[in-house]
Amino acid sequence: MTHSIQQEPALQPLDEYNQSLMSNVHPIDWVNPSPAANYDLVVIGAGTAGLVVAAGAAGLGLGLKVALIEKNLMGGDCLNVGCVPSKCLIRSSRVVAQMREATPFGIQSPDAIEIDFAAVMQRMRRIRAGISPHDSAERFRNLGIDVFLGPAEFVDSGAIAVNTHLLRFKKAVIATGARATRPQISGLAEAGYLTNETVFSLTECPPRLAVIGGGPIGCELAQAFQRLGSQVTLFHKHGHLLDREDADAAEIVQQQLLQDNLKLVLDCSLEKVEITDAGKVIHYRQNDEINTVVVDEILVGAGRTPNVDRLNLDAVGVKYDARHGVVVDDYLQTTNPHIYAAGDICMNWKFTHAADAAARIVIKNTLFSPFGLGRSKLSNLVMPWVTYTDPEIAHVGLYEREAQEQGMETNTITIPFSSVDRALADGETEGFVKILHKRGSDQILGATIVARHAGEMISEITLAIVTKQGLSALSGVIHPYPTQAEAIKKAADAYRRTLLTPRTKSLLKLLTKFS
Ligand SMILES: Cc1cc2nc3c(=O)[nH]c(=O)nc-3n(C[C@H](O)[C@H](O)[C@H](O)COP(=O)(O)OP(=O)(O)OC[C@H]3O[C@@H](n4cnc5c(N)ncnc54)[C@H](O)[C@@H]3O)c2cc1C
Ligand SMILES: NC(=O)c1ccc[n+]([C@@H]2O[C@H](COP(=O)([O-])OP(=O)(O)OC[C@H]3O[C@@H](n4cnc5c(N)ncnc54)[C@H](O)[C@@H]3O)[C@@H](O)[C@H]2O)c1
Repeated sequence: MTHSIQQEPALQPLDEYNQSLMSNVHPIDWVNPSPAANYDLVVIGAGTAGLVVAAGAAGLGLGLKVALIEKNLMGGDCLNVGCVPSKCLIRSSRVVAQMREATPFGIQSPDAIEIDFAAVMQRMRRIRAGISPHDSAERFRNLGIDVFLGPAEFVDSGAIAVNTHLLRFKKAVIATGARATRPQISGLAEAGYLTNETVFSLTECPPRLAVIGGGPIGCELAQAFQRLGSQVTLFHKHGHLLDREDADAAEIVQQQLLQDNLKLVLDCSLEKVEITDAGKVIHYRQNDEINTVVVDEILVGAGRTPNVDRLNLDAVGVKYDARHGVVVDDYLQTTNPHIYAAGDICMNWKFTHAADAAARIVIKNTLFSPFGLGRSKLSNLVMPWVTYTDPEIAHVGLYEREAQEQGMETNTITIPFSSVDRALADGETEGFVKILHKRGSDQILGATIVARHAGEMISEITLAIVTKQGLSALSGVIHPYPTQAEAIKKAADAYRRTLLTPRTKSLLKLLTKFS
């Protein structure tokens, strides 16, 4: 049966790059296979979580029968409307910022920087299309997976319907992800707004852009659009942006956004939106006063809503909650023992690498844990994450406040980049490496790095935590000079210096006498 792409919005514009993307992730002439009599595993949703589960299970060469069902675009949010397009825009916006900041480096900034927004977006579309064969329907078919394009719903505890097909399964995995939460603001729907599903289809830069939400989506995209030519007003409910992050780290990013000339409206509530000849008028309350801002477009980045609807979960006894998604235990098993879940649909960690890691747990727990033996747990994962503002904030492990809440005795070592030679040479001294360790021990509990490429540095600390190496081990690792990652070694050396008690100092002094 040929399946039509009309059921879900296609990405715009339908130029050669988006056509190439669509031909990979939702081919218009795709013919769904005839279902097997029974599948070992049926996976609903072909975002990161679903793709990794399906490829992992089928790729083992054990002859397992695996089906993968996707109603919209294979690759899900990450490839199509999330990580990949946002990071492409961020890269272009960093070029603009570097050109504007060239003068202190002895290079005259041009008087006017011409930004070809259409070309920026075309570059993004080209790169996204170039990555898409990896997630394509064709590639997954060639891996031996039965790929079905169409919306899936459970029929009973052993069968899933997709279009006119019925797929019988031994185990099923729900990996249907999440979508942008629609804020309840009077007049917003009528005025129209962008979400991550539509913002990457723009071909013209909105001169005035309001961004609702100061989390990772809001901050990353607000800064990118500001630098690419929009006058951005960023509205956030709370008193500080990125309020789940380390407060010192978030403050640096907040100051940078102000330096980028972005307008911040904090501690506010949005009252209503009206359309006038001048544009979309946002009425907001702050400090008990009502004010207005007029914009051309509104981008919503105010959290995610899990895709639990139209799956018929009640019929199969899978508990869920419209806000937090499918309920799973530490093994990612739902309340129906034959059905598991992975990724944004069920996890607080809404990251591509988290979906990937969860998918690996699901493969093990669904296929290789007879009688529940040897199952892997979500709570054993050490999860880093990065917010790709400029500078970036990278984090792993506990925050100071979490350690305090757990009653732990801790110390924090902070190395500012202003004391790191390479950061001075790079003119990137704003930021720090902060490492939280157990008091009286070198055990690392958590770390936050703020730097232009913090995301490239955090894995060293993640590795240390995963392999249970402490600060002493990091202190013994030779870091090439000059690199910004030397800040990590400096932090480890700072810990080692705390071990120098007056007694050990006198012992060392004695040793020098006989050397
Ligand atoms: C703007 C933005 C930027 C981001 N940047 C980053 C980043 O830099 N780094 C990072 O780690 N994370 C980032 N994320 C988060 C990341 O994209 C998600 O965590 C990740 O995509 C989750 O993968 P998933 O497989 O759980 O869900 P999804 O990618 O959402 O995939 C779920 C799939 O299921 C399909 N589906 C839903 N219902 C059905 C149904 N009934 N039948 C069949 N198919 C169905 C959907 O169409 C979708 O393709 C970003 C997200 C956004 C929105
Ligand atoms: N770099 C990355 O890894 C990356 C990038 C983007 C998104 N993501 C993932 O996507 C998820 C969703 O991101 P997000 O930024 O949409 O959600 P979020 O929940 O992290 O942040 C949204 C913020 O918007 C605020 N908000 C909500 N309604 C508002 C309103 N009406 N007015 C003003 N402020 C309002 C909320 O208080 C919240 O702090 C994140 O949890 C993250 O894991 C990751």
